[in-house]
Amino acid sequence: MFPTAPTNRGLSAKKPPDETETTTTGKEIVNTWFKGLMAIRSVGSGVFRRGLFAVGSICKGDFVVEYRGDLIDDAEAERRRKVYHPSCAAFFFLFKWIGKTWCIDASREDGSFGRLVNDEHRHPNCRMKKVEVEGSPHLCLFALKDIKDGEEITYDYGGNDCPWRIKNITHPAKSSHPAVMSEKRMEEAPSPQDTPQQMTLCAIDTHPAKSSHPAVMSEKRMEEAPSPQDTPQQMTLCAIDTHPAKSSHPAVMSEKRMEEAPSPQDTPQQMTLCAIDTHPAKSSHPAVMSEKRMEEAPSPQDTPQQMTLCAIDTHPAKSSHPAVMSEKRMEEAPSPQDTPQQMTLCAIDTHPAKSSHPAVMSEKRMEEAPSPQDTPQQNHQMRKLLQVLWGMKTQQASNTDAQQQSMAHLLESILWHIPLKNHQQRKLLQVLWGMKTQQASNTDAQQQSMEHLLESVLWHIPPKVKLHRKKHPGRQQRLGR
Ligand SMILES: C[S@@+](CC[C@H](N)C(=O)[O-])C[C@H]1O[C@@H](n2cnc3c(N)ncnc32)[C@H](O)[C@@H]1O
Repeated sequence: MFPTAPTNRGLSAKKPPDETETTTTGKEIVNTWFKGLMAIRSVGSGVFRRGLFAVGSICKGDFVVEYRGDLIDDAEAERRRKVYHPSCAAFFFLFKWIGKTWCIDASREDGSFGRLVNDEHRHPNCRMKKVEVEGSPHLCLFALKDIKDGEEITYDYGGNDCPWRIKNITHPAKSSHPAVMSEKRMEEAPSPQDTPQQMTLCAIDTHPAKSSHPAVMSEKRMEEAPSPQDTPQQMTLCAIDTHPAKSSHPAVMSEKRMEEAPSPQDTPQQMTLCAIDTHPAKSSHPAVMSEKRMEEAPSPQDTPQQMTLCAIDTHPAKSSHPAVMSEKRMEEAPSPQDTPQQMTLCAIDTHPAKSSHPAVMSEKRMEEAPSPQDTPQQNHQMRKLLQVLWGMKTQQASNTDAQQQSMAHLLESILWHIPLKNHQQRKLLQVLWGMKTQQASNTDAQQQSMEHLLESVLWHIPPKVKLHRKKHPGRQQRLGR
């Protein structure tokens, strides 16, 4: 279960565990996301503006956060690199393990924190370590020094090709460089400054894995996944299903909002299909979702269709090769220990505002992040885009992995645009998205509940019309109506 307090912050270096203990401790590490101890804050502009910050102090040698993602072999990493937008490579972490190159692909917006940690090669305060748990490697950040409350968590990505380093840029905000991504690499040798405990953890890295067959790892993860009878998603849905009556919030789009929503002739699906069908050749560039688009919020001129088209066109499925660890399986399987859904459920169920329980992203921490200064037009687009994405997601069986990936990125940018005071809607959207991913196992009633909830999320994205009308109070008169 989830830790309720920051008491198990980690692995103090005071008592180096023996090998058996290390395995147990390692399991603890990956079971724990340390809710309440990390805050996502803005360090600049653009998609890569986020950074991870300590909430409370962290001691040297402590475990800080896991870099979570899909564990894939180098062949699969190569395949994904070809079909992903270049910016996704920012989330690839390559490392050696049992004589082979592996990769944690954290490009999916799964709500985890490790993927948001920025690079600092001169004075990093953390260091990445491999920790083997039940035959699988996990990448975990450990504090290299005492870290103060409010300090940004950083580590050295490795390599020398990070553009921000070359330009002596320290933060995404200051970077004029496009989102050219340098992937992270980790050498196998422990560094001299490692604590005894860290050395122990590193020593584990060098032990041969219990299984050298990649597929076994995949099987293992799948076996550990919650049983179909009791998935976190179902629990989430259950919790949500039972509450609509208690909510004073109108779960049905009002007339006014319906006006803004795509018309019947223009459903999300139709819009999506239209975009796909009619404009496939608009972009000659393979990366239609250009760096500019990735870095900037969608401009008021961009239609949802255009944005969707961008996402879709950029990533034709080029490979039918079945990956050693199938992307689909890896991506869809909820992590056995603590899925985003579970964490989100926790956050929603406990009503962060009223609870002393440190929810994953507590209200306080969400509010700490700066608000995106969206225009009403942008918000309007976000709403439309969300509807489009939802429609695409409904048809996910026919989506390629790369399209799913693009959709996840777009979802992220939508989440960013939901006003921060509506943090519960943001969380809810993340939950819904996770549930939608597993829609094959959802019942009709569950699907319907999800649709209603989506509407309630849309409700919380400020409409364009309201503000627009304020700006043009005399429009009707001018038109002589
Ligand atoms: C794994 S992501 C880190 C989280 C990222 N900041 C975000 O908001 O998603 C890596 C990307 O963050 C940005 N980044 C990381 N460290 C940086 C630094 N020191 N200066 C500028 N940009 C950095 C780069 O765009 C990089 O490709």
